[in-house]
Order: sequence, then C-alpha cells, then structure tokens
Amino acid sequence: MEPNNNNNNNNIDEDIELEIKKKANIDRMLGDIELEEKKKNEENYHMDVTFDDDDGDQDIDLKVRNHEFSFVNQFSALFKKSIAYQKRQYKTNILQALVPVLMISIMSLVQLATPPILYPDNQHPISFPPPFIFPPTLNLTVPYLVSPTINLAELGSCCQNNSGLLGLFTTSYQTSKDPQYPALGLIPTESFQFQRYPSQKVLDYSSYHQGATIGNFDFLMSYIFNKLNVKPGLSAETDIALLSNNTVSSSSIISPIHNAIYKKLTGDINSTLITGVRPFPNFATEEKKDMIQPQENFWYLFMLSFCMVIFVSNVVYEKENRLRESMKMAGLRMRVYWLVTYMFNFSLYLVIVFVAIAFAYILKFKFFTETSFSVYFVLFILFGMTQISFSFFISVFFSSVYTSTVVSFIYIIFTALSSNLLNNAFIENPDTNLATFVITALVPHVAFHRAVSYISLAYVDNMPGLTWDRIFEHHQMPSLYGLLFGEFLLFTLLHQYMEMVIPSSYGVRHHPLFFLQKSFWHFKIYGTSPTTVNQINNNQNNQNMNNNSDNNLTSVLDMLPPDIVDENRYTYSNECSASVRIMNLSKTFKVMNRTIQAVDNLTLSVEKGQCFGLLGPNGSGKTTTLCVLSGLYSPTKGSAIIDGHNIIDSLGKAQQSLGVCAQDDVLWGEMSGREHLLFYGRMKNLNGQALIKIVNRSLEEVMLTDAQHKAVREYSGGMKRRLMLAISLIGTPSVVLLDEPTAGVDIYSRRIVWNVINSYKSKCAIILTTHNMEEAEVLCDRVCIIDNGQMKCIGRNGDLKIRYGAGHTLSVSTEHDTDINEFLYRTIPDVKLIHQISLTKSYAVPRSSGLKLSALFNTILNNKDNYGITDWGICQSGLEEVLLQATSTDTNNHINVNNNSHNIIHHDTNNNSNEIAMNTIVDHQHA
Ligand SMILES: Nc1ncnc2c1ncn2[C@@H]1O[C@H](COP(=O)(O)OP(=O)(O)OP(=O)(O)O)[C@@H](O)[C@H]1O
Repeated sequence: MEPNNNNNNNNIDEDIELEIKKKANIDRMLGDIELEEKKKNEENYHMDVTFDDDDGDQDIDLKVRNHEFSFVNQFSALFKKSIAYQKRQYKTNILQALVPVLMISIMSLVQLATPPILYPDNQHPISFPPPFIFPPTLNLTVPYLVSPTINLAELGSCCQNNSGLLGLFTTSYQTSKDPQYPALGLIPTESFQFQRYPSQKVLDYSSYHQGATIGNFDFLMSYIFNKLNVKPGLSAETDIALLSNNTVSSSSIISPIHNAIYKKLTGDINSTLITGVRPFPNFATEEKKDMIQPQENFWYLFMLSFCMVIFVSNVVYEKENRLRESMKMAGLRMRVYWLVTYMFNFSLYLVIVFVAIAFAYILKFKFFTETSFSVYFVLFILFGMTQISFSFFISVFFSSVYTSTVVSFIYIIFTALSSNLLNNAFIENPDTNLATFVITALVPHVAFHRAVSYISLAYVDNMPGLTWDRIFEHHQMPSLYGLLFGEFLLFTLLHQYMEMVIPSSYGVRHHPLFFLQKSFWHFKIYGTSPTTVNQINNNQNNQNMNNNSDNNLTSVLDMLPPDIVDENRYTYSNECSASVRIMNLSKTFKVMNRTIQAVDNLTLSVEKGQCFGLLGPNGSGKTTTLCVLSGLYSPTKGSAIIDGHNIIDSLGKAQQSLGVCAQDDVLWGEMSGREHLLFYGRMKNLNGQALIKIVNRSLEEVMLTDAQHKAVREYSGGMKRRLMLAISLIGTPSVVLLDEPTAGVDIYSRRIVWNVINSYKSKCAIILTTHNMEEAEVLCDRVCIIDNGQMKCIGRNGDLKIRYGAGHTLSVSTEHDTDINEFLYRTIPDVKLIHQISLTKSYAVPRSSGLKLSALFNTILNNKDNYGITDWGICQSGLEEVLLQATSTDTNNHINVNNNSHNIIHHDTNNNSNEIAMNTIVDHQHA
C-alpha cells in the first residue's frame, strides 16, 4: 500500500506543480494579451478622447494635448492660481494694506504731541516777546573780554548814546590772558543807530546769511546793546539783542560773555549773571512740526517695508513645502513662476503705496503735499521693485518660513532704525573706506532712507518741496534713483544666479562657474546631453548594456541575473517603444565627506498601459529614482527618456508628459481641492468647458466632490492623498509617477485610490512605489525590486513569485499553546516560524525544502489531535516573501547580483520554475 500511497502523493504534487505552471503561463499570456489591448486602447486614446456628458450637453472633444511649453498658458494658469490663493489670503493682505494707515496714524499722534515750529515768512509776525529759553551751560569761562582796539568802558557810553554796537566774535582774534581759558575777541565794526527791530540789511548780514563775511572778519555773532544800566552793588539791567548766524552754539556762550562783561563793569568777580535767550523778533508763521525729518524718516521705511516679510515668506513657503518643485514637475518654467510671483508682490506693494499716499494726503503730510507727486511716486516704485528682488534674493538662503519671517522682521527693524545712523556714519562720511561705502549704499533700505531725507530736507524752513525741475539742485537725488534701479537689476541677477548654484535639497544645481561653460551658452543644462538612445549608449560605453556591446560589455552582462540582462537588452534595443526608458541611471549624494549611492545603474523600461511597481525597503532608492525622473534631482550618471524626451536636455518637455504624486502631500493649505485641480489642469493646457468637465470628473473619481470647496488644510490625510492622486492624473499624462500613493491612508481611501489607478492604467505608463505588497499585487503588472539603489530582480508578479518566491506560507492554529514547532521542523526541512499571533503561527516553507503538499496534508491530518491543531492552511507566498528574499543580505541568497549567474535562479537547477523563469525572460524580450 505504501508505494501506492507514495505514487498517489507524487501524482498530487505533480498536479499541483503543473497547476502552478499553467497558472503562471496563463498569467503571462493574459498579461501579453492585456498589453496588446492596452496598446490598442492607447493608440485609440491618442487619437481623441471623448467624455460623455451626463447632463446631455454636447460631448467635449478633448484632444490629448501635445504638452508643448506655452508661456501664455503657464502664465495664465499660475496667475489664476495666484488670484485664488491671494483671495484665500485676504486677511493677511488687508492687514498689509492697513500697515501704512497704522504708521501714518502713529506719525500724526506724535506730531500732535510735538510743539509747532515757527518759520519766518514775512507775513505773520510771531507774538513778541517769545518766552525765554535757558541754554545749557557750557563748561567755559570768559574771564575778561579783550579787544585790541576798543575800550570796554565805552560799552556803557555807546549804549547810553542810544547807539548800537555791532561786535563780531571770531576765533581768529581769540586772545586770552590765561591760555587755559579760551577767550573770544570782540571786534568792533561801524557803529550804527540802534533800532528796536533791525533793518532788513542787518538781518541779511547777521541772522540769515550763514557763514557770511563782513569786511575781513568771519561773522559769528553780534551784540546790540539796547540798555545797560549797571549800578555797583545793585542789580544790573540789560537789554541786549543777539544776532547769531548759528555757526556756534551761541546761546551757550552768551552766559560766560555776559558774566565777563558784568564782572568787568561791576568789578565784582563773585557776582554772577544768569542769562536767558529768546529768538530774535522776526516775521514768522506758526507751523505744525513735520514728522519727516531725517532722523524720523524710519516711519516711511516701516510703512513700506513690512510687506517684505510677506514677499520672503511666500516664496520660502512654496520652497519649504516643495510646492515650487511640484509645479516644476508639472512643467512650470521658473521664469513664469518668478514673473507671476513678482507681479503679485508688486500689486500688493502698489496697494500699500496708494493707501499710504491717500491717507497722508488726508492728514496733510508735507512730504506729500509739498513734493511733486511723481518725484516721490517714482521713488516709491523704484524702492518697491528693489525690495521685491531683494526679498527673492534673500529667500534663497532660507528653507524655513519661520526663520525667514523672523530674520526679515529683524532686518526691517534694524535698517529702519539705523539707516539715518548708517547714512551719516558711512555714506556722508568722507573717511569711509570704499568697501564699507559700497556695502552700505547697496542696502536698498539705506538708499531709500537717504532719498526720503533729501525730499524732506527740500521743504524744511518753509522752502518749496522738490519738483523734477529742481531735482538736479539736490545732486544726490538723481543718483539715488539710479542706485535703486541698479540695485533692482543687481538683486534680480544675483537671485537668479543663486537659485542656480546654491545647493538645496531639490533641483538641478549648476556649477558656480556655469556661465563659463560652453554648454550653458548652448542652452544645455549640465554636462553631456545625449538626446538619443544611441548617443546615450556611446556616452556610457564603459558601463552600459548595449546591443552593439563589445567583449567587455558581454562580460558585464554575464555578471548580471538573466532577468536584469533581459531588461537591459530590451531597454536599449531599437524595438523598445516604452514610455519610460531608464538607462543606467545613477544618483549619488554627497553629504559632508560621505557619498551616498542612492540609485546605482538602474536600467528598465515601462510600457504604456502598464503599472510598474518599484519595490524595495526603506532607503533603497525608490523616491530618488522618481525624483530624478521628474527632474527634481539631476542624475549623476545615465539618463532616462520619458515619452520620447530625454530628461537631460529636454527636461521641460519630459515634465509636460508627467503626472507626479509625491510621497508627501504637496498642497497649498489655504486653497481648495478644486482650485488645485483647476491649476494643474490649466498647466496641462486644458481650459474652458473641457477643464471644468475634467476637474469635475477627477473630483468624482477620488470622491472629493463634496469637499471640493474646502481649504485643503481641513482635509484628512486620506483626502489629501486622493487629491494628490487626482492632481497627478489630471490631463491623463503619458507617464504617471506615484510615490506611495496610499501611505498612511485608511482602507476606504486605499480602495478608492486603487480603483482610480486601475482605471487609468490603460491610458498611461504608471510607475508606483509602495511598501504595501497587497497593493503591488493588485495594481502592478510588473515589479522591480531594488535595494541599496541596485536592481535585484524584475518581472511579472507571478513569475517573480515562482522564480524567487520562497514557496508557501503555512498557518497553524492550536487549541492550547502547544509546541508544534518541533513537530513541523521534523516534518518539513528548513521551515521557519515567521510570526505568531495568539495561538496562530505562520511558517515560511521554502521551495528548497522539497515539500510535498500531499504528504504535508496527510501528516497534519494524522497528528492534528496529538498537537491540538484546530485549523491550518497553506498558501503560495506573496511578493512580500519575494521582497525579503531578494533583498536578503544572506550570502546564500540566490539573487545576489555579485554571485555567479548560475546561482541566480533557484539552486535546484532541475526545478521546473527555472524553465518558467527563462521562458518569461524570453517572452518579455519579445513583448
Ligand atoms: N537629498 C538627499 N541628500 C542625501 N541623501 C539622500 C537624499 N535623498 C535621499 N538620500 C539617501 O538616498 C537613499 C535612498 O533614499 P530614498 O528616499 O530614495 O529611498 P526610498 O526607497 O524612497 O525610501 P522610503 O521607502 O523610505 O521612501 C537613502 O540612503 C537616503 O538617505
């Protein structure tokens, strides 16, 4: 009976193996048929895509666009998106527009609290006499007044005669009996008739002509004695008019002079006079103090500079959240991005300027009412332009909104408060060295402060404000306009340069001297830029798999597993019509002194109508591969062709064919799901009714119709992932890159995502990365497993399971916690406990164990009561097992690429699965 039993068991095993083989062959055949169908579908799809309109409207003929770059189209898409975004940001924008109102209100309050200033205008006499002002005391004593020609005793008589004495004090006639004390000489001039109010002639020569000279004497100040009545021992009474040209602190030296005269006349050296000063009687007008004095101009800086925080933080926000990269991947050209961002910032700035001007006019600020409108308006515009390009420039150095906001605030407060100081210390000071001068002059806020100061200085003392015809009288003004415009150009250039060369996490970075490289002037991005497969082959002759390869390459091929060799040959072959061809792609990162090989010589192709799974453990290089394909990173070596466009020299065109669902949710929190889809739809050249239809359909597909108008920050994680998926699929791009589209989502969302991906599979080539093996099984037609950036195996799911899979998984549940391990180890060689949940244990049954399923059935049935086995089952291992095997570092690993190719396939060379694997390779080669 026994042999019979064995025979039966063998037959059952053969049947099972046969079934597996058949299934694998059927799978493969089905796969091929599917592929054919997909190709046909794809051809049809490329002709016309027609969507039925549920409402019975006319069908909308949506020709699948040839996504050529169109400046107007991208501009319009981004412009509309920015309008939507700014609308959502309306609170911040209103607050910004109110900043000048706040600043001018503060200025007005300060102005109200400041006493008015009196300006002479020959029309309105001021009240006379004005109150005394007691000057600060100087630590200066004039022991005696000395005059070479005049007898001081005459002082009294000249006054008594009602005649005046015009004295000139000059340093050139300084004499002193005691060299410790500086003395002022009293210089006599013509005597004249004393007048209570001096004639215009006197005023002209004494009070208001600063630095004037009378005769040979430098004019400093003059005394006019009206009355001098000094009685020894009694009080003294004087009435002295002082005409001063303000070149000396006149009021402070009056007191010592008075004391000297008094002591001389009275002979009492201990007596002291306290002297007060009051303005010379004059015609004047009483005016409110204008706030805009050089030292007070910081208010204008505050008023027009706080928006800079918004300029910087908006740019950094889009950088930090990778929104800029996401737009780039959607094909957006950076020149469009910067232009539109610039325009929106400038519009906000203009609003601020007009609010400021209107409000200042209402409050009659002299800066605005006295100066010609165009003079300060042009200045404000130039400052705005410079400020925005400066903001873009400094944004290059930040990758966090928080830091950039704090630093911008500090910068604004510092420059506003210190501009006057910096101007005086470094710009006006002739001793400043050139470097300091240039650096200080180049700070836009310092230059603006200087210009504002010149404008306000023009109208002080009731002078007329600045107009264009008088602009050259203030020789600094034209150069300041020029300086601000020059700064605008300089910072624009510097910003563009920095964007290209400053290292950041993403993007294609240029060499600092890229402009010296020939390739730059030939409009190529970086290094060699092969455009065809042949060129790529030639360029990489040393490393690549090439159909025309020489002996070296053949020996390289010998080192690789057959599935990888096959993939290489197919990818490089002329028959390859795949939408994605990745050719010896490598990417290394340099971190400090370490080099990280994230992707290592990856070669594969993905056909249209195929969902290709890129699987591997954390850090294996999946995301990096997708980032290189989407243009976020430049490849270190190799290249890829996407929809016929090489990512090295036609990245823009390649990106037009791409839809990307990044690993993170790259979305504007303030914008709604619908607004996102509209924007990305427009980026794919969709517009009008077609756009609306497609957006509505996308929303329906990912079940976000009800939440379409909600701001994305209110979405759940699953909703965001679904939106990301919808964005990547909008416009049905030829190639879709999905980086873990279901990471962290619930089962409900996952099913939705799966359905959508499945429905799009026939229309595009999809590359999907996932850690969910069930997902890979459900969605992927072919998978590739990579580890440490290297491809470990590639093929259809079923084939891989057969070729590399570990056989079966056995699950056993027991009544009690009985030790069945021993029993199973005896029954099945090489069985391994994978995990245990409560009383259920799962074991990996490797194919190498030579397990006869029928024998296992019998053994378990016979022993189930002994071990309290209540339930048990066996199934074929899934992709998970393949992944574990493929990425195992075990030296016996049969798919270790460093091993000889004989070890690549299962070590049992007689195993039928080998045939299947080889067949598959051949099949694929002809696929
Ligand atoms: N910008 C970078 N700078 C330096 N190293 C990087 C950078 N991006 C990725 N790497 C490194 O490259 C390797 C591959 O990373 P990658 O993100 O591509 O892996 P992955 O397979 O996508 O991982 P996961 O499944 O966790 O997303 C890792 O070692 C990672 O540390």
